[in-house]
Amino acid sequence: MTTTLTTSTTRLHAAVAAQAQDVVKTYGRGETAVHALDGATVTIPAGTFTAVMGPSGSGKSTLMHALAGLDTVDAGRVLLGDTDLTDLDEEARTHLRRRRIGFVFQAFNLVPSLTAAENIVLPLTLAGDKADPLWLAELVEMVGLADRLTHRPTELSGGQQQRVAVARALVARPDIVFADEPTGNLDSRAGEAVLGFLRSAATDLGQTIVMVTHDPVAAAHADRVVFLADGRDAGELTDPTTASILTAMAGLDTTKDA
Ligand SMILES: Nc1ncnc2c1ncn2[C@@H]1O[C@H](COP(=O)(O)OP(=O)(O)OP(=O)(O)O)[C@@H](O)[C@H]1O
Repeated sequence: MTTTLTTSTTRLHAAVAAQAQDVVKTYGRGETAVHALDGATVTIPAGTFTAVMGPSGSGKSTLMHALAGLDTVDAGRVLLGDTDLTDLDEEARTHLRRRRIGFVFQAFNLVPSLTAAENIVLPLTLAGDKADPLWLAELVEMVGLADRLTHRPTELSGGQQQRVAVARALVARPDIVFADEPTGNLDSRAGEAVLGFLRSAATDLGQTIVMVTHDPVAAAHADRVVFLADGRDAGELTDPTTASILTAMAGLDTTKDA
């Protein structure tokens, strides 16, 4: 499977990092059934920073959970590289998440009893691996945490905690990093810093990043914005700006469940 995405630097991306193909996910049954995903098809090219946006309830979190192997789907296919996640059982998906996926959550989700340094290397520790010292030093430098490594999460600001979470998401060089509203709990300055790290992880390190956000200012840091409406893909923007995102959002059909 190949795709071509033209960005501002006219880079060509041949590889697909992840893909949802006609994915359906329904919660509940009968009259109370909610079609969280209703035939969503979304492609994430490798090495790009993609934002996923859409109205509340449009299926953003459900799509992210499906792409990350956190949840199963009812129909359609979900691919991580060449791996079809719909073929995998729970144990295999857990293994794949540990090895190939990094996460950044709105609520940071650091382990309170561990230092910043221990939190950063946790994905490797859980997988029974050791950090490459040069890579670790580069990451710590990138997120500006060199003088905070022995601190525990309660001794760090929200922005610092999220920088720890970004370093943790990148440490195992995953195939893809999923960030779920990563700036939702941060003031704008700390949020800008986190977005800058995600941006440079894609630009400088070739890391594939997928970020779910409600914030057009945050999404404007991405190479591309994919829009969802009513559980389906509803267009995309390349080289987005805050203004172009707001215009696109205003045009989304949100009437289905109204
Ligand atoms: N576990 C669940 N059980 C029942 N319904 C669910 C469940 N998870 C999500 N839904 C429903 O599925 C639909 C899509 O939810 P989802 O969280 O994916 O949307 P979203 O776009 O991420 O929303 P938001 O922007 O508000 O976070 C919503 O109508 C939601 O209420």
